[in-house]
Amino acid sequence: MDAGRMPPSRAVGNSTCSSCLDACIMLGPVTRVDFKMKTLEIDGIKVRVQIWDTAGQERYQTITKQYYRRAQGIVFVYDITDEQSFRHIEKWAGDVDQYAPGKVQKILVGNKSDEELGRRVTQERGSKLAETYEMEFFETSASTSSNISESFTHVTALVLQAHKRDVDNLLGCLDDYLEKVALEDEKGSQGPDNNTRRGCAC
Ligand SMILES: Nc1nc2c(ncn2[C@@H]2O[C@H](COP(=O)(O)OP(=O)(O)OP(=O)(O)O)[C@@H](O)[C@H]2O)c(=O)[nH]1
Repeated sequence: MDAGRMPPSRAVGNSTCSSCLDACIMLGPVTRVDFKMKTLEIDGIKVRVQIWDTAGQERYQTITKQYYRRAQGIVFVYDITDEQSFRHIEKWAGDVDQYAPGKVQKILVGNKSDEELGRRVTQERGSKLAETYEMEFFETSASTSSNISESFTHVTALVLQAHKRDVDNLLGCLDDYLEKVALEDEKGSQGPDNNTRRGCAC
């Protein structure tokens, strides 16, 4: 990543296509958003994930923001050999707070962990920043594949958990509602105005 460029963020969402494929979506003449689909296995469940690799450059920010709105998970990526890319994470995180859905799941990734000699950002600083924004922190290397699968699996698991909580809440509400209706029915069938309420059976 060139100095002065902002780090990319990866937006993760569920998909409906079963195959893994690589594609490159052209958005107008000046910007590109890489798009990949991946199938991950989490707790024995196969999850198909869409990964939108948005451009890191500041000039593409307007486009990037549009992707936040539909994201279920976001991976903030900086380059451990590039101080500026690390500093820009705060700006990206602020944008996400503003534009992404409230329950979007986020992780922070310091990439190029294979480049120890060129390191400019310590693990401690990465970890501290992640803590500030209540994110999990990973150091990865796209070159050696270190922690790549772990970090994506983690953010996907967080998305699944968040959705499971929603479903559980809905089921809880439905249970409460059915219980209430059953109680009212029971009361109704015992009360004096039973016939009025339910109509005459003869
Ligand atoms: N050593 C090392 N090089 C890497 C790693 N990941 C990416 N690179 C190199 O860094 C350069 C930039 O990689 P890109 O994937 O284009 O970076 P990017 O930040 O996604 O670029 P934009 O999306 O255009 O902002 C390329 O030369 C990659 O080969 C890594 O983990 N280790």
